[in-house]
Amino acid sequence: MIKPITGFSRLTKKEKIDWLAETYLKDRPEDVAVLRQYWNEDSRLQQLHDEFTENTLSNFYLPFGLAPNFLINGDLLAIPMAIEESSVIAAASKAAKFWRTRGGFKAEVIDTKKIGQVHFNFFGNKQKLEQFFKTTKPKLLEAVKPITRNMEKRGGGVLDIKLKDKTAEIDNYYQLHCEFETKDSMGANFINSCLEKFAEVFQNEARDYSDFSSEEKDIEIIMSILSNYVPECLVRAEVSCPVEELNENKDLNGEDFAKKFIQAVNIAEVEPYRAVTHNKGIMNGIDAVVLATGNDFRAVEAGIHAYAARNGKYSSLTHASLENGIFKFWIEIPLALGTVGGLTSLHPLVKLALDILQQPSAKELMKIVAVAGLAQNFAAINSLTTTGIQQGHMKMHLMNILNQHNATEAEKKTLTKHFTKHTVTHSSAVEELNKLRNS
Ligand SMILES: CC(C)(COP(=O)([O-])OP(=O)([O-])OC[C@H]1O[C@@H](n2cnc3c(N)ncnc32)[C@H](O)[C@@H]1OP(=O)([O-])[O-])[C@@H](O)C(=O)NCCC(=O)NCCSC(=O)C[C@@](C)(O)CC(=O)[O-]
Ligand SMILES: NC(=O)C1=CN([C@@H]2O[C@H](COP(=O)(O)OP(=O)(O)OC[C@H]3O[C@@H](n4cnc5c(N)ncnc54)[C@H](O)[C@@H]3O)[C@@H](O)[C@H]2O)C=CC1
Repeated sequence: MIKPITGFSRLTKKEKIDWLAETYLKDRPEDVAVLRQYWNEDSRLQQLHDEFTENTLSNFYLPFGLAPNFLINGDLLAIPMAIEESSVIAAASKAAKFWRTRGGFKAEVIDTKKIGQVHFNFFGNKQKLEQFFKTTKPKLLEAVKPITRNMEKRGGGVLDIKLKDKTAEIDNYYQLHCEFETKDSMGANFINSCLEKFAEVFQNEARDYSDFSSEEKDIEIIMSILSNYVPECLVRAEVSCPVEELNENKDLNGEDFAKKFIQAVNIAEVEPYRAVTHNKGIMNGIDAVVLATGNDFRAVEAGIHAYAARNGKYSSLTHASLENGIFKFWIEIPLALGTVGGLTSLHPLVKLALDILQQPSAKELMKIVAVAGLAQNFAAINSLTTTGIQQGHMKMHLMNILNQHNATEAEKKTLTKHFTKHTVTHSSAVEELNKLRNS
């Protein structure tokens, strides 16, 4: 029977691996060998990775690829992407190539406001709380000066604090709803530090506030935390061209292509089952760049999906139109990203990704990420409404199937050639491989 372990975190890496081998991987020395196989031979680099998080045993690789030819606001960029899924980087590259000769992508940051909240209970008279908040607000702002001084020098800091009455939803529940500008950082640590200070000062000031009864003096802080819902940290990216320039499909003229494409987007706008898959395709592009640039993809995912449901129904993040002969396709998403802080100056591949992107500011990175999402969605809908998704996707996935069956380099070469003229399915790939081996 397996026994629980105390103090696992205090074991050395070797001791942790030995415990794992002994407890869960008995008779599987090959699994333990894999852990070691993925260590970096540069021990300092390995230690850096070990220390990113806790209880590290090994590294988990993802491919790091490049999608070239992205013309964004007149600049030609190559976008680094970290992703395991086949056909994503090819699709982004194909969309970039297509739009480069049709004016490229236009992107703009609409706003960069971030939000954090102190959630608390107040047991008493609401008007008295409002008056207390009014007199205390300057003290709150003053108290965080040591935290905000440098951010203010960069043009950021605390933008506002509002008192919000949430008692209609939970008895006695209020918030300090705080707005921040965090410039080139994602801002989670900065915001959380400010919020915890606000909470402390707010609670202490209440204890000394003479107009409060003893019950009112006892404000109960529930928690202080940033919000990953950032509908006012918003970026928009767009492509457009005369409809006759949508001319890469031999079976469909530009106008018919546009109409079918727009209907596919409209379906994702009204039908949640389709919207989720449609947006998953968008996230293929977004997550890949967010990861490659060392940003927090969980925060980005949570914020974007909440935005997709902001009108009470989960819907498409992209939209398309055809007006006066002009086809337009655009995305609007919230993105809290950093090009400083977090892993950005620590992980060598993240530093490299930011160098490839010409060391963007956070605002520039917002535009690049939104463009990657839009490009991905363009490629997916282009395939879905013409050839179907499987043709291109399976063409790229072929290598994974052949690798699963230990194909040699010579077999891969022969079969790649064969499948330029035939449709790839898992079974057809295996069948052809067996045929080749038995010939
Ligand atoms: C896969 C393609 C691009 C093939 O498309 P294709 O027309 O066969 O490609 P091509 O061989 O004619 O090449 C055209 C360009 O595509 C790119 N390209 C082409 N091949 C490669 C490659 N091997 N490596 C890198 N780039 C590649 C590259 O830019 C190339 O230009 P070139 O380099 O020759 O100047 C196309 O079919 C496509 O865009 N498909 C969509 C794939 C996709 O969306 N994949 C995501 C996974 S499926 C999913 O998760 C989401 C989904 C689909 O469910 C979302 C939704 O439902 O909305
Ligand atoms: N709910 C969430 O999303 C949470 C996320 N996190 C994590 O927090 C990290 C991000 O937090 P940050 O505060 O961004 O990182 P951070 O604290 O590592 O670095 C940001 C700091 O860099 C400094 N800085 C230097 N140059 C700057 C510039 N030009 N603009 C802005 N700041 C500059 C500032 O002191 C700023 O506070 C991520 O790793 C994220 O995963 C942490 C807690 C909660």
